[in-house]
Amino acid sequence: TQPQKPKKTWELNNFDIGRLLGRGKFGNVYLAREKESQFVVALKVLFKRQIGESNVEHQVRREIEIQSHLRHPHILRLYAYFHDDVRIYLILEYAPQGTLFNALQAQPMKRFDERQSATYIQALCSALLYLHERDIIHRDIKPENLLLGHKGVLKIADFGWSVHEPNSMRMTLCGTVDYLPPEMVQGKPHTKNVDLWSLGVLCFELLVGHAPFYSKNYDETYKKILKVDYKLPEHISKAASHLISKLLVLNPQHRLPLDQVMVHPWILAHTQ
Ligand SMILES: CC(=O)NC[C@@H]1CCN(c2c(Cl)cnc3[nH]c(-c4cn(C)nc4C)nc23)C1
Repeated sequence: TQPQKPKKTWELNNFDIGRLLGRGKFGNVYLAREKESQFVVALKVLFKRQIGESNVEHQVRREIEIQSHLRHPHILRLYAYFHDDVRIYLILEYAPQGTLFNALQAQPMKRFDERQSATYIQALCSALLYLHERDIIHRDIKPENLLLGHKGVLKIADFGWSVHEPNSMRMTLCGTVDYLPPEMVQGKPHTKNVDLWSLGVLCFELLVGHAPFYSKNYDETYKKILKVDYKLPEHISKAASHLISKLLVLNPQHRLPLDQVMVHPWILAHTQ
């Protein structure tokens, strides 16, 4: 790769701050524009005190370190960061079409057709392959953490702790439990195969409009997850059902590997 340009240091008054994009436990995300270049970004503001109180400093440092080196069309860029006495500022790529969660809600039937769903799953799969090659796992993939960039291109947006947009209702104290794989529900150590499970949950939700193990409370959801108890509606194609059934597998080792998901007949049939 070409030698990195000397790092410019940034500060808050390099930016015009725009509307609030999302609100989170550690801080908020604002639309912002760099004054000289007029370049539009998303500025994520984290409060040092909240980070200190929850002693996640090391996690913040690690996540920033990882995120700033990632370069992939389906992973949201972290361009740079800076801090003052009170806050840490992350200069992030701005995704103009918002979250996949909102896009799903905006669908007339609250779900996508097979072509659109397969396009999102393929994009996510290629991003996960890139992350797994670098031993980065558990990107917490769920619609709230996936953004849509220019031309609706999917981007994994989270790096460790999700930010709740003003209107994503599905947040519980630790975020929705719908996407947790059995091994995490049981508090076992998780491997990169947790992402395969979440990919299956997401595939189901995009096609159906709700998560496979969704129920009225945590305990019900946990029970269904541990029993892999889900039902696919009639309108789902056999190929999609097959892929979902190869990802929502109790034993993490038996889930379909990402390189095989990429060439699954359902993916190939619905993406050019
Ligand atoms: C977990 C998570 O990252 N959720 C979304 C966070 C809040 C706004 N964040 C954005 C980030 Cl980090 C980057 N780009 C964004 N674009 C938007 C957005 C655009 N529209 C039209 N509506 C919204 C909302 N939001 C962002 C991230």
